[in-house]
Amino acid sequence: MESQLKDMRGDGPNVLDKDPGATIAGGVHDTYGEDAATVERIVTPWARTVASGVELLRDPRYNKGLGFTLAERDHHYLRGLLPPVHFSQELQEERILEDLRSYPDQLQKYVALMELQERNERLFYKVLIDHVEEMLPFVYTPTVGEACQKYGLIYRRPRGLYISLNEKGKILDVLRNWPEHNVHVIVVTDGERILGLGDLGIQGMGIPVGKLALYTALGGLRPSLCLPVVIDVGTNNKDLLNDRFYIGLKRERATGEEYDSLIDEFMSAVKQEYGERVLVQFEDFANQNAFRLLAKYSTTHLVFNDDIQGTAAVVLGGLIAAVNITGTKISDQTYLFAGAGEAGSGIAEIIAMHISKESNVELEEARKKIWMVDSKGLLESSRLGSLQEYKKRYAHEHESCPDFPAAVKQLKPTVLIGTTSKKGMFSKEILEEVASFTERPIVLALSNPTSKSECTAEEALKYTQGRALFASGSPFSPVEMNGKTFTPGQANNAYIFPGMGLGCIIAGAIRVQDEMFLEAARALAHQVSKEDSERGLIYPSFTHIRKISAHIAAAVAAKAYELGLATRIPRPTDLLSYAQSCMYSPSYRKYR
Ligand SMILES: NC(=O)C1=CN([C@@H]2O[C@H](COP(=O)(O)OP(=O)(O)OC[C@H]3O[C@@H](n4cnc5c(N)ncnc54)[C@H](OP(=O)(O)O)[C@@H]3O)[C@@H](O)[C@H]2O)C=CC1
Ligand SMILES: CC(=O)C(=O)O
Ligand SMILES: [Mg+2]
Repeated sequence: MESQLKDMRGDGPNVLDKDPGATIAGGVHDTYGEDAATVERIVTPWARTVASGVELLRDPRYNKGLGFTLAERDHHYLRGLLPPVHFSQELQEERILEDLRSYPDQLQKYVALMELQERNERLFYKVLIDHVEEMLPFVYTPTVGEACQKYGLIYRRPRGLYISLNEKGKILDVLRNWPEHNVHVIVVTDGERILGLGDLGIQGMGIPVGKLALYTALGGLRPSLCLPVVIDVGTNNKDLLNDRFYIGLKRERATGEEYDSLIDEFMSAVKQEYGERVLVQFEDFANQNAFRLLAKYSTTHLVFNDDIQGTAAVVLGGLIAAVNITGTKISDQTYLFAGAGEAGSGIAEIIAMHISKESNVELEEARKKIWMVDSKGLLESSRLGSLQEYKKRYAHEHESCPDFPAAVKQLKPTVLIGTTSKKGMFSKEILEEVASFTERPIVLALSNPTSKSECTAEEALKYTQGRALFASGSPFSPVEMNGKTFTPGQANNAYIFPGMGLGCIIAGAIRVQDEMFLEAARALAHQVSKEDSERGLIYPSFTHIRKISAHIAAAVAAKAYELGLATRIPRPTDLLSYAQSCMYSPSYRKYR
């Protein structure tokens, strides 16, 4: 028992290591697939060796750099390969921070952090975990957006798996080239809608890499359990096609059967190689594929779409916290969305689900509180014939209305939600208008990166005389207003997906259902403290993200058990402590 607890604390091998993985008859563990191999079935030969000397210094999982003690240097043939001093991990961390802070440019910080991840994984995660608020903008939005745009140029070492059309028919073998065989979470993109920056083809790889770093730092999943994947089906981005440093396939995007069959092969291979309980997070697909793929695989795989569902949960969590501040109800608000794509539709639907449960009304009825504008104007019934399926539910009876400013005038919303990737969409006039008929307008400018935000924090506060409850997808610096400092919140799915992933894993969930996102949203809202509310904040600080993720994980896992989707039996009695005990610690391990 003690040793089990020790393992769970992270002093020994992590409990998630003990996942049975693939088993063959009789329950024999066949983690690497060799026993199940037949003459026909190809396996990758691999060997686990004890690293020492230079090899140890070059292995980011085990390297401690100057953190190797003198005894460790003796035992592992490192004498003379390092300068003579020994630094504690804390001193190494301070050195890294000082170095990072000296770079004037955000992209330089990104590159330096990625290099640290390649060199000394534990130190990288220690820096990220201990300084999450400061580091998040570099490993994640907005800097990751710039990194993706320049990925070909800043490319140093490959990270994650690149699966292109060239790998058609061989994807299972490609998965077996990956050095880890115990994979629990995959974040996959095809690079077609990278943040609000459009089609970046294979360079979208920065997103799965960044999101999975957050799975570890924010959600406590061990790095080796995480696999970033980019599916390269070409790109329609002319600049990239003409760029001699572009690292992907130089062809137009595959569509139709060619596209679908590659994705299908990937999804089958993933299940075959890692089993039923590997979580696949779809990220930054363009909406014509995102909705389809989610519908197609959600009944056969453990999948979710972060842009549709993760974003929905983070917004609902913020809205619950916002109405707690205003003393109103979610169902009291009138919602107007600028943008009716993946993020917009996902958010609208979870709000409607919440209202339906809260007010005990039919979903149809609940949807009527929500109005959406797309690039062609207000969704309303005269457009039903030409709308995509996911928009039809919000095409209510109303006269036609050409654009967002006109819709604001006609509908008098109390909540504005922006998912257009269009800077300036929440203009001075619109913010003033909303502030004229609502005491505390809720303004969520969700588009990423910062350059695409519908408005800035300063604009939202200035044009509403400091009354707006504001949050944005990418972070904004604090704003001074009437002698007070307001630190804007970040409405980003990074609050949700790490806890969602951890919750699925600790429960051994086999499917993700919308109710799990509803629970995640409520758990997030619960983490907003009284002090946060008093300061007009609708999200808790990212500084507490590991605690937040543990609460989300426990809520998600509890729902998975309730829905009969959990396979880890018996159910841990205290899911919260169990979630916390499973979290990866970046502290160095002592070597013999
Ligand atoms: N903060 C967060 O956690 C998240 C933020 N996002 C951000 O949200 C943004 C959108 O993502 P996503 O929903 O996936 O993208 P989509 O492409 O699916 O949706 C964009 C929507 O904006 C609409 N639109 C474009 N121009 C206008 C306009 N002038 N007026 C009104 N509507 C307009 C589009 O209309 P039409 O349908 O007619 O083309 C479409 O409905 C991105 O910037 C992304 O980074 C996404 C996920 C999470
Ligand atoms: C945050 C995120 O997932 C996006 O902007 O796409
Ligand atoms: Mg995304």
